[in-house]
Amino acid sequence: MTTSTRGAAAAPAVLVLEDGRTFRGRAYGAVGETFGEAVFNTGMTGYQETLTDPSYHRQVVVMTAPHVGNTGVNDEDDESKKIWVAGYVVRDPARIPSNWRSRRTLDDELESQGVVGISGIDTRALTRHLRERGAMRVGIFSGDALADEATLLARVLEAPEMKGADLSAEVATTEAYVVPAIGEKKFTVAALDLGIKGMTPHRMAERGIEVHVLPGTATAEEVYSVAPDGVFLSNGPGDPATADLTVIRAVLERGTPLFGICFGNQLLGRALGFGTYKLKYGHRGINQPVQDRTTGKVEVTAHNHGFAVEAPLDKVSDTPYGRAEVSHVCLNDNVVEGLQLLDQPAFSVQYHPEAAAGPHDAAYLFDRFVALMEAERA
Ligand SMILES: NC(=O)CC[C@H](N)C(=O)O
Repeated sequence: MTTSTRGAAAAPAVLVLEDGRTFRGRAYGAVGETFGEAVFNTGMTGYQETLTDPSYHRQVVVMTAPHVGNTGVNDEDDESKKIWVAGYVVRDPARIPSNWRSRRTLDDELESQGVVGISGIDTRALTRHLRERGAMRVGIFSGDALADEATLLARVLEAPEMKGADLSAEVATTEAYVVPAIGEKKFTVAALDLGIKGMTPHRMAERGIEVHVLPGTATAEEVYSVAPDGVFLSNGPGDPATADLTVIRAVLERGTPLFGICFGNQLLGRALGFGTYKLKYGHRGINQPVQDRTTGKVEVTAHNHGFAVEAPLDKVSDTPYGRAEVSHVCLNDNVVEGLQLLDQPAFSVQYHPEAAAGPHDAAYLFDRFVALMEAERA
């Protein structure tokens, strides 16, 4: 059931973490109950893109920015067909949004899409708790879902964990579709949709690429049936350890130019024989410093990842597909942020060059992909 919730008059709501820590606030968005993994996002802007990023499926997102909803919701910035976050946690929602593109309030949008949220809680304390204890399961309850704390905690503990979750098929397209090149068509790319954001094919289309977005379950035969100059592996939710690597291995065998983002970076890493592991609380925001070790340049980048690749930073690794190295690293914590093969046209990054939302520092990576396809053709 969902009913309207408005500011201080809204129904009481409670957030219960799996370690028993509890926060009391007011319902925001839909009234009811929801469960997921509690994670925090440090972006000051870009909440519409965050909410509609399929990689957030099954996650309850805590915004560290205290005021959320100020620019409302518009008809242009969605990254997919709906809101994917399992729940939304904000401190102080905007009472009156103001922006020339705004069409609806965020509160109304969450409510109409049935997304249960909570406002009016100390999101700074919650974030510090998650930083100290790590990302964990959480429940948000309001309206008829309210009960005593022991009952609510027991419900949270029944919810599935993110580790071991295989979620791509729950968010990806089941039908192939084409995003046409903008201007002259120069290349064809087969993009495996594991939870792709809308801006990603757009960034390729802007560079003259016709993008065939295929279900993440597509076979190598289906990938090669579009005669691709390059193959792209998208971002996506869940634990990369659960993903099938057959198609990626087939692409690496053939030496077709390959580019991966986020989940795609993790899958390339696993196909090369590296491990992946769960970060304590992940990277989510639009202000993360990353160094491109191939040029020495530092870029400020958009992140949304809870897992990472385990690969040596200080040496070239031998893999079944030739030599590989860590091309990018996060300057906050030395987490692997990119991989590149030295004997093959394949590379990937753990962060988001499509920049939706976020700074555009990393746009050059799409040009690098184009350069690989050009070189292959020459
Ligand atoms: N944005 C993504 O592709 C996220 C990848 C993976 N689900 C993670 O949390 O690390």
